[in-house]
Amino acid sequence: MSDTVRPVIAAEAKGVSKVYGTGDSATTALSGVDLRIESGTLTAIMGPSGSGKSTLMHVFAGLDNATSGSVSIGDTDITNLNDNELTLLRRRRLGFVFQAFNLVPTLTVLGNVTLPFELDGRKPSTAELVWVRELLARLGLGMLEARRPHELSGGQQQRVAIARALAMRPQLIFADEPTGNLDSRSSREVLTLLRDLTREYAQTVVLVTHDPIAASHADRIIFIADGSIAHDVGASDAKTLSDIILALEVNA
Ligand SMILES: Nc1ncnc2c1ncn2[C@@H]1O[C@H](COP(=O)(O)OP(=O)(O)OP(=O)(O)O)[C@@H](O)[C@H]1O
Repeated sequence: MSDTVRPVIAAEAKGVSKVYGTGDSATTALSGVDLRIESGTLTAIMGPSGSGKSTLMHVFAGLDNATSGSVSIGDTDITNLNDNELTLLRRRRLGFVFQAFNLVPTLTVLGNVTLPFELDGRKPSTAELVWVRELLARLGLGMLEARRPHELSGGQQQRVAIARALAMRPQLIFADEPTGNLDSRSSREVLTLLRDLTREYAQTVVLVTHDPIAASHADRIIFIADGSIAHDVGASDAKTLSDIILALEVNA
């Protein structure tokens, strides 16, 4: 990815608020959130249930509009983009990794990883295929590219999902509870991998998680409580993060 010039700030929210519904049924999910995500970092977002983590991720990914404030991905202010523009932005500049892997069962590993190109209406170029194969090798999937998802372990399936998220060299990857379905060894492998990708390819990753052990792999941990940033801390051990989250849950 060294040939891609990346802005220093991968994403930024300025004064973002999100209110669902109106009148008596209005719920304020986010309230004046200011957040800059620096390129090449792994940032974890933690917080009690209902605190606004998913809403923040959805607003950053253009899946949901902010009620007020602005959101940028790299140099692009996405606040006023239309649906087509947002779809293209998501497809070409963002990557997603979910708890449920979301692989296509009928496609091989290679077919799944090159799917983003197909969805973009084209075949990968020779250079892009070289990159995809480099990724598969780097993620320990080189020998498995002809297999289908059901022939892989959970950890291997999640690595395929990560390779797919990286295939288009996105500006930002959102990982939503990516280790929720994995045992502790596979979880550690996946989290170490995500962190290593930030180092090796200057990849930016935003990890939404309830798990202090997962968040302990991050360079920075943002705690959301009641729709606002309650704490913003540097790399910390799981015990420290667990204590912060417990204190927030007691007050939630
Ligand atoms: N589509 C919606 N319509 C109405 N209210 C919503 C909607 N989505 C979320 N909310 C509300 O907004 C608040 C924040 O929800 P959000 O899903 O962002 O929290 P979260 O931190 O991701 O929670 P969890 O950890 O349980 O997934 C909650 O009060 C929730 O009930």
